[in-house]
Amino acid sequence: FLISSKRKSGSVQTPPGNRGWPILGETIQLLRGTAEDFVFQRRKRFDKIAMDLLTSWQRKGCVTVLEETLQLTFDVVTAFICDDPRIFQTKTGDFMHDVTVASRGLFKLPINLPFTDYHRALQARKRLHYHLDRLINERRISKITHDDLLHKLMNDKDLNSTNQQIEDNIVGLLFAGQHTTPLTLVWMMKRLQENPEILKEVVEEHQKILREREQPHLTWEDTRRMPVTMRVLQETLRLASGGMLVREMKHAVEYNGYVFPKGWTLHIFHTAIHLNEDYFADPYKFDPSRFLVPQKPGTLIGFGCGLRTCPGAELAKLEILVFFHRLVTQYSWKPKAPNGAIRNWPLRIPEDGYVVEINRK
Ligand code: HEM
Repeated sequence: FLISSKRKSGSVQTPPGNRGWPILGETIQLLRGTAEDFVFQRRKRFDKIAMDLLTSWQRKGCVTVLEETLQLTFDVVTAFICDDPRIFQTKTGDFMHDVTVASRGLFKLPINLPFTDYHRALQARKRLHYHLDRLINERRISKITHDDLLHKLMNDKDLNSTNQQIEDNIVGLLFAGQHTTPLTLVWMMKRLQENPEILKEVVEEHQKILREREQPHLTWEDTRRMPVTMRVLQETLRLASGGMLVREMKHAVEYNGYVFPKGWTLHIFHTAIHLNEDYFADPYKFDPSRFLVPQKPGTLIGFGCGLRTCPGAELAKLEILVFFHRLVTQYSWKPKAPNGAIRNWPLRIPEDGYVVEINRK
């Protein structure tokens, strides 16, 4: 399950044009569990973003979930980065598009010629930096205190970060959170639609929370009472994530008779572990109830594992739970092409981006 190649570590995961990678510890810490309060203070904003999006779906009647949820994720991550997300709406409205173009370059050969996607990615990256640089400089002049990640990155005396480092961190977050959450949302909606019994359980879980809630917005406690939805998320990540983890060998290691030399890069494929029947019985079956029993550590690696586990996992889970609460309590959906083709590269996704008809219940 491991493929080894002699390639410089980091070249695979680093977005084109990055100058201050890796992500600063402060960013990671804020994203991780220790920053739970900080993340959750924004829940009302997340809730409103989800509700507004779903209202717009209802108006449209038919939507491509992948495209639409890109905007959701962008809005949530920018709400976390900056307390005034309007700053990410540039005059030309193309900040999000530039993030998409920049991240597309990740899967391309690094040939910097004008007609290549890699070149377009570098250009998009320059525009993102220009915009962020202006924003940071404006903040440095105004000296107003903000309750957001950008303020913390700019004002931490120990970090003493340069504009460049802050910008790379922000682009890194926008990039890391951009496709991962929408893909998971698409697969969750698809799997639930294909498994009406499980969908029914999810709906009942959320209706109970809705009945017992005293105020309009979800609370932190509410989101802790969604175990069925959490298991659906785990099972979706197990079956859907076609990605891989990348690690550099710090020492030579012998495994199963193979020697992996020091300095080589390991690519650890999710599917090789997630679909291994030694870990998951009947591995191709969508069965969230398997997570009623704790699984062997290190066998569900949709969010990675070890020291480099995804620091955005809690934020992503929160966003997904909030979105599903609003979706299943108020709407139903029907795919246009339930048996449509699935694309496998660079990420596993329904070819049409999952086009659905959406109706108010
Ligand atoms: C369902 C959504 C998501 C999934 C499935 C996901 C998955 C992953 C995976 C597999 C890794 C590599 C971990 C490893 O090598 O062990 C990773 C890294 C990372 N993720 Fe996520 N992610 C998601 C959402 C997010 C969000 C919303 C953010 C931030 C806004 C984020 C930020 C990051 C960052 C910064 C890293 C790099 C960490 C490092 O290099 O130490 N992710 N993610």
